Amino acid sequence: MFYPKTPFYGKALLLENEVLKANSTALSRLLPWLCQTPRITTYRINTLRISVADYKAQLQAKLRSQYGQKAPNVYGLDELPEMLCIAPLDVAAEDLPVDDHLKQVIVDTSCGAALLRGAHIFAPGVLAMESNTQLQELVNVYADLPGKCKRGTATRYVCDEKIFLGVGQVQMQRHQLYKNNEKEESSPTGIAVRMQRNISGVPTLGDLSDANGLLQNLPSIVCVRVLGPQPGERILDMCAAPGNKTTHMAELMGDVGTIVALDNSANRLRAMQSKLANYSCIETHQFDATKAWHAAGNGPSSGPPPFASDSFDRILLDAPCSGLGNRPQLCSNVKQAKVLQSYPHIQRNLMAQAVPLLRPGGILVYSTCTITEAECEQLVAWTLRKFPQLRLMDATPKLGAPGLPLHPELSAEQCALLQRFGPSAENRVPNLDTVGFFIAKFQKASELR
Ligand SMILES: C[S@@+](CC[C@H](N)C(=O)[O-])C[C@H]1O[C@@H](n2cnc3c(N)ncnc32)[C@H](O)[C@@H]1O
Repeated sequence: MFYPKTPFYGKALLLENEVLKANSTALSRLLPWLCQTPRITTYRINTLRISVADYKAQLQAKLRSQYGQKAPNVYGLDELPEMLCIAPLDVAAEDLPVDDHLKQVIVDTSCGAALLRGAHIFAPGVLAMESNTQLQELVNVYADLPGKCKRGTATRYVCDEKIFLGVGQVQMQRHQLYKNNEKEESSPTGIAVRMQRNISGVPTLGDLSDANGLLQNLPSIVCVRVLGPQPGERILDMCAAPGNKTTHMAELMGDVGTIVALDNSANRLRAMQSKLANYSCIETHQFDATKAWHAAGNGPSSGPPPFASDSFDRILLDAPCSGLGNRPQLCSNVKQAKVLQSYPHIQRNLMAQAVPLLRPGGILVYSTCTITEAECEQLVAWTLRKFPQLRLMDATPKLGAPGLPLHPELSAEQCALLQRFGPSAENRVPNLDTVGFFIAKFQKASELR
């Protein structure tokens, strides 16, 4: 069975060299790890609406109705009381027999990645379905790694590099999938294939997110805990959409205080509005956060952006980044080295706005969902050099690994304060099979020395 060993299909040498430049160690372990699926599913529970125990009971009931006696375990971690983990199914991926008599459905690699994390297949992700495939028929599902399968293909797609992902049951036929497909407004939506099992062993529950619970990666939950928002504070979320960390902050604050959520993408900001409907402490602004500081402003400001110096008790800079920590990456969206090189520039610009906006004594958290040293440890070293009023704090709760060594720019003690989520064995909590992520916590000096 074919499975990728690097996320950089077709561009491997070029991009691996670029990542290597900015990642002195561990590339050989890192690349295959990025292609593999995190096998644990995590939900963050909105404890303003439901108790974790009640949510757990609901999850267990769903799992039991789908898997009976074989339902996987649901459990929590002491460090993150608002989170529940769903263990993988007890079947090793290689035990899954491939029945070649079944018809085939081909999906694109992003749809394939979601499927491996427990999603069903939605209509837009289906590239090919063999003709005569009937409703409720079982099909083998493959991802098209080379990206050469033409949308709407009705014959069997012959390709050595398609990846077998699992078996599903058809919910939409070809004529429903491809009818009027040229017209945006009539593009089909909804579940096209309901997955029954996948090679990752992640339960195929689909996304159960609602106002009570959110499907969210573990490091993102840790990130807001590291920020530590308190009721009554004024907090800036510089790059907020789709608002997953924003709502977590609001919950930890008991919905008391103010969270100013900025994002420069009108579409992404619009899309998150329904998620914010149940919270009163969040205000949103479509705004370029690289212009959020009004240098001539007088006194901390509480109006719309730009803001005067010292306006916020805490700031989250969850920066736009290369996203290379996402797993599984069957085929990375990053196709050019110059794209990778572009991120530190915007990250520095955002950091340069965050520092003056933070009040003396305030807390700033910088995070990315990537693994390159340039966007993580090197960005921290630059920040400390450029802004001596900041000091690095211990990014607790610490579940991931320390930062990578960056001699002589960061001392071993400083690296130990950082938090980097990487291949499982390195994380502080064993068997933490999650996405790649980076967190640094700073405090601004109360008075300039
Ligand atoms: C990593 S995502 C944020 C995820 C979000 N914090 C969450 O947890 O749901 C980065 C966001 O930064 C936004 N962004 C990029 N450049 C920006 C800028 N100059 N000002 C404000 N937002 C920006 C993007 O639109 C994107 O929504």
